[in-house]
Amino acid sequence: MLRIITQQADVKAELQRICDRTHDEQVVHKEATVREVLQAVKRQGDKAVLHYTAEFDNQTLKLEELRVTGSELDTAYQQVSQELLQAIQLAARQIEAFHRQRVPKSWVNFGEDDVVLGKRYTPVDRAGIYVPGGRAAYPSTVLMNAIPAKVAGVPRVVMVTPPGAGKVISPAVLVAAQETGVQEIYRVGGAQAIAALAYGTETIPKVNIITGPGNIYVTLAKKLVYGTVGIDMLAGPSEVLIIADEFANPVHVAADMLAQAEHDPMAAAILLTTDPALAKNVQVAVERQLVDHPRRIDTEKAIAHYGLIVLVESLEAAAELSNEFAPEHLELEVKDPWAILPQIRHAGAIFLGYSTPEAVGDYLAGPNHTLPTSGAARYTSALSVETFLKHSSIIQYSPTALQKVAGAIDALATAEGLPSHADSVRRRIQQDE
Ligand SMILES: NC(=O)c1ccc[n+]([C@@H]2O[C@H](COP(=O)([O-])OP(=O)(O)OC[C@H]3O[C@@H](n4cnc5c(N)ncnc54)[C@H](O)[C@@H]3O)[C@@H](O)[C@H]2O)c1
Ligand SMILES: N[C@H](CO)Cc1c[nH]c[nH+]1
Ligand SMILES: [Zn+2]
Repeated sequence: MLRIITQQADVKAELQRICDRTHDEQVVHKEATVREVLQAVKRQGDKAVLHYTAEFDNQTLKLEELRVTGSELDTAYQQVSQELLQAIQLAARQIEAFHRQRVPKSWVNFGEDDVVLGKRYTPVDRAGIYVPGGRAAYPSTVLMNAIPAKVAGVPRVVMVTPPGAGKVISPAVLVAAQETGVQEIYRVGGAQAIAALAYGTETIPKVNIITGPGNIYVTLAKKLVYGTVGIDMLAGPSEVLIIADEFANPVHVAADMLAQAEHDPMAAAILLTTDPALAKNVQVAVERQLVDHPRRIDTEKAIAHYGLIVLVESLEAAAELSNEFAPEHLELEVKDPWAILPQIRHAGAIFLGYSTPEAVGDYLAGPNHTLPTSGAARYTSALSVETFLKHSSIIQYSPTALQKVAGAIDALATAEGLPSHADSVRRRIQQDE
């Protein structure tokens, strides 16, 4: 049963517990498993990949089955309906249009004394995108990761996704990959997939950056390989926090909470409301909608452990609690969402008004659905074209410009006790005199 608590109770501690669910003591044993997998794949490459795929995904693959073949890719198109293909294409167009807005451009400024300063953007050489596939298939995640990589101009995009029953990968996932130009796909998931992309194996190439969401094992693995390889962010088990007033529809609010809870037993769904009647009605609606839910067991677990309704004194108080939680998704189901928006400081994506269910963002509104979880929205943002770009600073000085700053550099270098720094400038000045 979804709990209702009042703001007087220890709300902050309870919200903190939910927020920290992927980095608290309970995940220590999972982290030990992940470390073991990372070490084994680093040392033994493909052999360890196949071993852990058998252990965690229950699929015994031959080495030659790791990479998805051209004929599987072709067949996938025959296995998806026309309606689904059109939906994938619509989503792809809208996601691409959104991600093409304001792509960072290289620039240089020509200043006084022929000083040139600027930034030059270049894509990573190789990106590895993780597409989850444990409890559900995610063609939408293929689009959300591959399209920004394509817009950034990444020359080689490699995709990994777990093999499902019978070693099969969802045809919709394979179609989405091809619609975005991704052809290099490996049948591997979990920590072993992240390890393969980070260290490289005989079959799977080492990449420069790993992006994409995943469950607790994937998220811990990404955290641990960071440094060996770049990562987008910690995009773990899904979350929604809803701020609702007395005019919100309880059946809709309940459906939106379940839409995140159904992703994972570690997903979180929180409602902050000023209205006691809405709180009670949402609690009842959640119970009703769970009765025939095809993913009832896992969804109930998420609701029981990480679901919560909080009765708050005001919408301002709700905004403050939401800022502390920094949710992946924030829904403002209130009469005037634009009035509260200025108070919101930390959230991965914000959905405004009664007719904007979070699912529109998951699939096709355009903004990215790969978003920071477990409080990471306090310091980072949605996956974007920038994720796949880095910039190099551009600096050019003329002899006159160098002459003018030589004294200042000398003073700073001397203060830092680094004489060769000062010397490298002084020698050029003297040469010019
Ligand atoms: N934050 C975001 O942007 C975002 C977006 C989409 C999905 N998600 C999240 O992605 C996740 C998808 O999870 P999923 O499980 O469906 O797929 P997944 O691909 O992330 O995880 C499946 C893999 O986990 C590994 N695994 C499972 N049990 C294990 C165990 N006991 N020990 C070691 N490894 C194990 C297996 O190797 C398997 O391949 C959900 O948590 C969902 O909420 C997040
Ligand atoms: N809600 C997920 C992000 O947490 C994204 C997703 C994909 N498909 C359905 N939902
Ligand atoms: Zn979702």
